[in-house]
Amino acid sequence: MTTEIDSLWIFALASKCKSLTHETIFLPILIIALAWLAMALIYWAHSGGPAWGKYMLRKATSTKIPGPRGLPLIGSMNLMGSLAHHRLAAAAESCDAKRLMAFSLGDTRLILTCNPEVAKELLNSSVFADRPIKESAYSLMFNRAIGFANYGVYWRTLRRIAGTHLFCPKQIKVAEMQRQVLASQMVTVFGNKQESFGVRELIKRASLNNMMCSVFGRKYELNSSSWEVEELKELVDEGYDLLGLLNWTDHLPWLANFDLQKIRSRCSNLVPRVNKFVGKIIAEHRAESAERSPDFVDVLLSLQGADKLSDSDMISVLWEMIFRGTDTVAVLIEWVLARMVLHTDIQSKVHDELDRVVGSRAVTEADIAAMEYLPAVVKEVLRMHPPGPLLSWARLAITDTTIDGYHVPAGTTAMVNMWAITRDPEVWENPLEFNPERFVAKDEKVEFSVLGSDLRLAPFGSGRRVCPGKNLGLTTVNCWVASLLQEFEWLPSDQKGVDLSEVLKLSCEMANPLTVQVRPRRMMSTTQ
Ligand code: HEM
Repeated sequence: MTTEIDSLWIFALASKCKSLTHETIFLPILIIALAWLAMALIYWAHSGGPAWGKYMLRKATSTKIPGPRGLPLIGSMNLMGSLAHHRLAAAAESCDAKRLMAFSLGDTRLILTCNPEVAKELLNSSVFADRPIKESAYSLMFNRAIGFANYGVYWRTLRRIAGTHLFCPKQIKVAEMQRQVLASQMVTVFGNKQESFGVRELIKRASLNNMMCSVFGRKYELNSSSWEVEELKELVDEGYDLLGLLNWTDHLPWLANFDLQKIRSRCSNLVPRVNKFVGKIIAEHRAESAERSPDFVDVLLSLQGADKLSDSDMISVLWEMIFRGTDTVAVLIEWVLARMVLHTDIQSKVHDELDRVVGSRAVTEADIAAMEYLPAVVKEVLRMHPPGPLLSWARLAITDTTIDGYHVPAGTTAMVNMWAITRDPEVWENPLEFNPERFVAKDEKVEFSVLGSDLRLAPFGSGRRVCPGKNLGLTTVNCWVASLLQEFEWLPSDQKGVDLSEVLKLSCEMANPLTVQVRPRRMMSTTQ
């Protein structure tokens, strides 16, 4: 504001001054422009690009984390986008910076690691317990939900509440029946298909219905349509799209007055719809007096004292749960089924295990605890196709710190390229081979945990901000995959084979949705 007024004032004064000619006006402008360009080039010349150069020169420090310079002003914006995890891995390789790479996105300073030891140091450090907040996340109210809330009392309270009432083993067990019902509805719908069909829509819908039941207490049939499900699906899809976009104004503040990508206006259209939808559900819960088993809305409404949430905070938290729990699970199941269609020998081994452990009845979650090959298949899919290859949402350094021997200043954004780690031949033997056997524990060895203790494969992140829904997510995926494989043999569609190309939105999905055919393995009448 001050700068704008200052410059207007200078021009007003200049226009009054008769001694000023074109030359005397434009010469200073040219000098200022050249000086600005020279500074931009000096910043850009620093390893890691312009944001790192600006910081280093201003602070007169000389840490040089290796990394690409990118382009003046915008830095390495070209590395982001639909295959950012591939491009960032290639950049780290070419700069010999797999342990730690510095790069810039406009004015944003970032570090990235493709190394499990450095990833552990970074994710488990209390310094990286914050998240950089995007404009779209603010606009969509996520700054008041767990994922983007600042590290502090409010965030801790939300995690405790969600941990106790949604994600604890007892609550996950309580929701088993609802998962079984949805699994059997999926089986019925898939079983009625005569020709090749796409799996994505139905799995997404099942996942949405599952979250709607746990969070809102709403139960819907998979094969019947309801305006509530349709509306929520639209809201979630639009939110996913908006949060998954690289918003240039997050990194180039001089673009802030423009809304070139229309992200701001789309957020402004979405938020009232979310408020109306979730607000209505909260109001209905308040008005209800009937006895029924409590859902997560009831839990939030029952909070008292310091834990009590305002209505708008409740909306943010509930909206986030639906949002987070829906796509990740569906994306992972689609990848599992794609791998099953592609590797018929591995699919047969899963069928053999199901025949041995379960026999001819429907699968229960207790059966999964007795299986080792099916969970190994899911782990191998998480290794080759982590739904969040860059661990979805980055971390932010709260204070200055040291990572892998380098000084990292406060305010630096940190990313872990889990996709690169899980494909690194120095970390995994034959990493490009799909081989679930690597996760079958041999000779009394402890089972490999994917829940965040071993950074060679931590698809749910690690440390303070590790995914709180990891057990729920994994239980749902194992349960549904087991049921779908128990009931069907999964075959390629007539028209097209399986294409493993990826596209990174908020999660990393199959770029070409999977289409398949199924052949029932047992009589449909015995599914219940
Ligand atoms: C296959 C399923 C899932 C995958 C792969 C996954 C992955 C992730 C990852 C990578 C993170 C970031 C962790 C970090 O920064 O270290 C995360 C955070 C989060 N996830 Fe998940 N997730 C899954 C399922 C779920 C489910 C079912 C829910 C809830 C219903 C959920 C809720 C959250 C929340 C609230 C956060 C933010 C945590 C925080 O910032 O404190 N996730 N998830």
